Amino acid sequence: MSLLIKGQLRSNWLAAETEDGEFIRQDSQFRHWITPDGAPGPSGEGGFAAEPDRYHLYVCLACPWAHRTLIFRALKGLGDLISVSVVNPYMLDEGWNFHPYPGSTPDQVNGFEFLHQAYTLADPEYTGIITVPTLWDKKRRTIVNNESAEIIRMFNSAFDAFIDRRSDYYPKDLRGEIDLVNERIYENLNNGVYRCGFATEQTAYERNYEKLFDTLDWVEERLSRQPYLAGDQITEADWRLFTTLVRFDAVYYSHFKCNRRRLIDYPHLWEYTRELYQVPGVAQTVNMDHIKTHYYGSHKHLNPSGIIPRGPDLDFSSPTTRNPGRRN
Ligand SMILES: N[C@@H](CCC(=O)N[C@@H](CS)C(=O)NCC(=O)O)C(=O)O
Repeated sequence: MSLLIKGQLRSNWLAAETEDGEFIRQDSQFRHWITPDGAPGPSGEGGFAAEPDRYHLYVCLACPWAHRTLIFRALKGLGDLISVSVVNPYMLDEGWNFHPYPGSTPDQVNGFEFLHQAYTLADPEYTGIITVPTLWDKKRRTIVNNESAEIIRMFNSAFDAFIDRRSDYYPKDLRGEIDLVNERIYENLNNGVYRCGFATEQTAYERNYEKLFDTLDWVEERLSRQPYLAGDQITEADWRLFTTLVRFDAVYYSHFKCNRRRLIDYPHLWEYTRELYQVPGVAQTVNMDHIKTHYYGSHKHLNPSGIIPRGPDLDFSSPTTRNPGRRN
């Protein structure tokens, strides 16, 4: 693991900062927004107008946060407008890197060997961890934003002038409901799995484990009454949950000890996950090899041998009684 302190790399830093055995996730620091005309967004500076071929995404295919941005890029048809580099799934001493690995790419934009080089180019005094996703501006040669929740909002609407697919995953009339659902799911599921897996005290692990499975029960019940988290249409809340669910049985259940039940034991959640997986463009964003290799191979404090389990056999493309992408 690595982190930068005033632009200097410290590579022996152990994963998680904890307090009372609780994993504490650091806030993302680059918070500018791409907007249709370059006007400032809700945070950061202006000057980042939506333009074809100006922006570049650095992602890891294993990372659930980066995965959200790839899904939005696919759903909104932004593939020709926003280029992508895929890091090597092993995050070891110098952090994310572009060393060759099947399904990874070099850094086609800056030619960097390590992602931390993008952070120090953007801010030579940067202090913090180096995370994916990172949204890069090729024109100003700086980082626009490294917070996935904000990047998907930009992708949802900022480029609409250039594309045909005007689908809106954060519609005005559902924003209140989406925000409420997101908050609970972020806390107890998206980040909740990490809070179980990176807990360093038994009580912290158990507290987060209970919250996690209470929340899965709550979602299961909700999906028995309505097709999607915010009602009748797929919204960003569903995509934010999907990237956690698709990793659940292969990684979180065993590696992070989230093992009361598997995803496939929840009838509605399992159908729902497969329906989302089968929405056109989404399956191509899921890479189980990168997912398993990253978690089991990079977290040496949790899995010192680095052995990557072969199973489980999961078939996200098996038919579902739900209708893939029926709405939105
Ligand atoms: N809040 C960030 C979190 C991103 C994040 O934590 N990404 C992980 C990979 S799953 C990472 O890059 N971690 C690097 C590290 O912990 O050193 C977001 O949602 O964009």
